[in-house]
Formats: sequence, structure tokens, C-alpha cells
Amino acid sequence: MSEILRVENLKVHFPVHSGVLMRQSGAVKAVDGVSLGIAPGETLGLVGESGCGKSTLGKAIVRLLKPTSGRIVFEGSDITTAGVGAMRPIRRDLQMIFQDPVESLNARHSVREILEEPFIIHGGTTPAQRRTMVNELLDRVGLPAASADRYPFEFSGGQRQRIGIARAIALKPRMVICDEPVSALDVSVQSQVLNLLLELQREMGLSYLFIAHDLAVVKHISDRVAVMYLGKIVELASSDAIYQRPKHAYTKALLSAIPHPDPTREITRELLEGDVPSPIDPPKGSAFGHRIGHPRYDETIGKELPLVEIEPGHWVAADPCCLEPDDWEKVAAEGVRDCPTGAAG
Ligand SMILES: Nc1ncnc2c1ncn2[C@@H]1O[C@H](COP(=O)(O)OP(=O)(O)OP(=O)(O)O)[C@@H](O)[C@H]1O
Repeated sequence: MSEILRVENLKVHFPVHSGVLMRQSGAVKAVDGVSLGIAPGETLGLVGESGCGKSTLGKAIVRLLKPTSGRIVFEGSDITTAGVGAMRPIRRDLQMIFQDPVESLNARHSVREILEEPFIIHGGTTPAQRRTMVNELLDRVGLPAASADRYPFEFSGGQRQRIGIARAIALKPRMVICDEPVSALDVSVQSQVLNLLLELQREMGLSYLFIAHDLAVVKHISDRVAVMYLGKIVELASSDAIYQRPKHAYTKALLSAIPHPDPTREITRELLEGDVPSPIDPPKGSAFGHRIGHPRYDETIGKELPLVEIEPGHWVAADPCCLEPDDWEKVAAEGVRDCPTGAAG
């Protein structure tokens, strides 16, 4: 598969300091060895509960955060250690939108100033050309031209997200990291914004890494889905496989937490109990096995639980606590393809 983005064994650890001398006493392992690949025009959904490291991963990919180790390759260029100058041309092609557009849009700037900024930074346009481009962008995201002279606070949440999207697509990028862009919106507005993102993808051939905390939101828009738990990807497969044949206990728990539209249908909800453990001092073995008190947890202590390809294109952590016994036998047997970089693409 040709890839527009490749992430290899990426780690983002935040140092923790304590004591009077504020010496480093540990690290928050927010992203702890993530590998994935995204194809041109593809949407990869990234799901997991709050605190699993999804935003940190997204921000590291666009280099808003510095990776601790690993590699990020975008359109064939290694951008892992790219500085501000080297990132400038990359940013034309690699953009990010956020959950709260108010935070990411400068509230003191008019919509016109917000949307003109990328063109000014990258140069080569006249004021008249920028005026036309702003009008075209507003039209493209479904906002009237008169919006240009208003300020972000004058818009509803859904409209503000449209402004955030207009800004992200201004320079005709090839990939957009979408960090929970609809999580703060009402359900009806959510689907309008998701439809806009899908239309833009079709027109512009965009690739998306689409971050969400529940599987319901990413279901209709993702080609493949990666499930993240405590800094690591535990399952990665096509959307159909994730929803119809999930293998990992954590994916199953996330799926069972999706409310079903038919309340008369009997469902057993394996509710996610407790909170995601702290990434400062994560369990020494299977992190989810520890949370659910699995009897085989001790066997996993100190072991690598790599992603293995259990079915073509379906990757899951080789974790005896989180697989059905027959799947575990298949994984434990020789011949299941281990993924040395965990690239799972
Ligand atoms: N700058 C930072 N310094 C220290 N710890 C951080 C920093 N940013 C994030 N963390 C910690 O890293 C872990 C992962 O956070 P992150 O925001 O990436 O998770 P998330 O899955 O995106 O959750 P949410 O959906 O709540 O944003 C959390 O424990 C968080 O407290």
C-alpha cells in the first residue's frame, strides 16, 4: 500500500519533575510505541477513552509536540525532527482541526483575518486575490459571504467548526488530522459537519486521521479504525472487521458502550469500569488485562505484546488476557505475522 503518512514506533513521553530540586522523577508515557500507515484518500479512525493519548499522537504528527523517539514520514519526508522552517512547506499539505475551534481560532480576529492568514504566511497572493479566496472558502463550507466580517464568538459551535475547516483546507492540503472535531456538537450538527468533511474528502482527495472517543462517531466515515489504549494501539482493522468481528476485549468493551437505537433489544453491556490507569506508572503487563483483573495478567508481566496479523489486514495485540482462547491459540501458534515496526498498514 502506498502511504501518505507513516508513523513508526512513535513515543511521546512528558517528563515529570518533583522534589525541591525539581529533578525528573518519571515520565507520562502518553504515546508509547505507536505505528500506523495511512493511504492517500483514506480515513483512519482513532478511538479510545479520554487520556489514552490520541490528541498527543495527533499533535506529534503535525509536530505541535516533539516526539521522544520513533519516526514520522509524511509524503516521503522524515519530519520527526523538522524545525519550524522545515515544517512550513509541510504545513501546506498537513493540517489539523480541533475539538474546540474557539481555542484554535484567534477570537480577536475577524473571520476574514483568520482565513487570510494562511495565504499571507505562505505568500504570493494579492489582497484582491485573498478576498476572492476567502469568499470561495466560506461558500465551500456553507457559510454566507457576509460571515467574513464577523467574529468567531458570533457563530454557533457548528458554524465555528466550519470556519476551522475552511482555514484547514485554505491551502489545499493532502491530509488533515481531525482531533474530535464533532465531539462538542449536538448530534444533528455532528452529522452535518461529518458530511461536509466527507464531501471535501471526495473533492480534494484528502486523507484523514479522525480522532474520536467513541466508536459510533467514526463508524460511517472510517475506512479503517485503530483502537488505542494507554498509549498503544491494541487493534487495527477495516471498519467492517472492527464493528462486526472485533478481537480485542477493549474494542469489544468500547462497542458495547455504544447506545443501541432499539431499547427493546437485549444487550449485554460490558461497561468500562474504572478509569484509564495513569500513564505515569502503567501496569507492567497487559494494561487492559490489569484493569479487568484478568486471571492471566501475571503471565504478561514484562512481556512485549506486539500487534500481530490475525486475519489479512486485521491486527491485534498478542495479549492472552484480551483475546478469546481460540484466537489466542492462533496468535500463539507459529506463522502469525508479527509486525516488527507494528506498521499495520
Ligand atoms: N503537556 C503534557 N504534560 C504532561 N502530561 C500530558 C500533557 N499532555 C497530555 N498529557 C497526559 O498524557 C495522557 C494522554 O493525553 P491525551 O490528551 O493525548 O489523551 P486523549 O486520548 O486525547 O484524551 P482526551 O480525549 O481527553 O483529549 C494523559 O494522561 C494526559 O494527562
